[in-house]
Amino acid sequence: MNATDGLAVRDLTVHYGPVRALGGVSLDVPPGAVVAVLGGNGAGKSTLLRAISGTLRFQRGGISAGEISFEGERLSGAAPAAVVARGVVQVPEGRRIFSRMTVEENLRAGALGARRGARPRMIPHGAAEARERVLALFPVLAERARQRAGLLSGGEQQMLAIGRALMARPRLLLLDEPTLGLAPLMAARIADTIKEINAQGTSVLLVEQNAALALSLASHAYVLEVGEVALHGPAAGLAESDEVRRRYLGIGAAEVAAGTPGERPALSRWSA
Ligand SMILES: Nc1ncnc2c1ncn2[C@@H]1O[C@H](COP(=O)(O)OP(=O)(O)OP(=O)(O)O)[C@@H](O)[C@H]1O
Repeated sequence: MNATDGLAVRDLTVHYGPVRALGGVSLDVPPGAVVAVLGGNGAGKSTLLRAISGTLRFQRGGISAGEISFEGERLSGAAPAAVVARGVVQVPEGRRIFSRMTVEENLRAGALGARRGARPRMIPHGAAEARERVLALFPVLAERARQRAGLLSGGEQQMLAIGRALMARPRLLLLDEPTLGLAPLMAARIADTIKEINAQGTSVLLVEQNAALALSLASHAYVLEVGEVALHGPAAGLAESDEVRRRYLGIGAAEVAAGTPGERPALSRWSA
């Protein structure tokens, strides 16, 4: 991938004090792509997103080696507001909305960090347009505009969290477990929305425990294990991989053994 394109993470190592959470992770999100990051608890998925969004410092973590760049400019070391201004916005795990504020106020808060100090060519449209786009994606947010956000259902709160991030008009959206704790129908609605957001031109880096859903949305995926990339490749190929089927798609070893391998797209095992 050309260094000026999309997001490039190179040999990223992150520590929380003495704890190494990521070791030598490299990953690309090409412009316009949906890329998924899979992995079990503690694999380092949230840490990766925090490193990109500049929010590691809030967890007493830091980048000890490696580089992150977006559209050819260095992101690593930038403050969270500067990362948002560059067009990279994270929806944190646990949909941290402002529960005492109204839906409308939450959305307005999302627009505050948009492209502050950015070059004029980086302002594709204004906040009003962003708001219209969000309300078209999530009509329920228009219906509940004056309601306190804390009164929304879990799925609606996730919609608000994504909507608030979109108010900053990102070119890359970082999503941390957007379907966690949601009923299957709501998870499917969130998945459809992610597709729609991507179709409108925003790239997505998606961290998901729901591997089946993530692989259905993504073109490429990375599997993190104990802070390292264990496997990566086209999502269709990973969905066919015995290891991923057994460990992340809940398909038993016997079924995997009984399956016919067929033609599989190339996968790369990360070699250190
Ligand atoms: N604030 C922190 N301080 C110290 N260690 C941390 C902190 N946050 C995460 N870690 C450690 O870093 C490693 C990676 O954690 P991380 O939360 O990134 O994993 P994850 O893949 O997102 O897991 P989960 O799905 O459980 O959220 C784990 O060993 C975890 O215990």
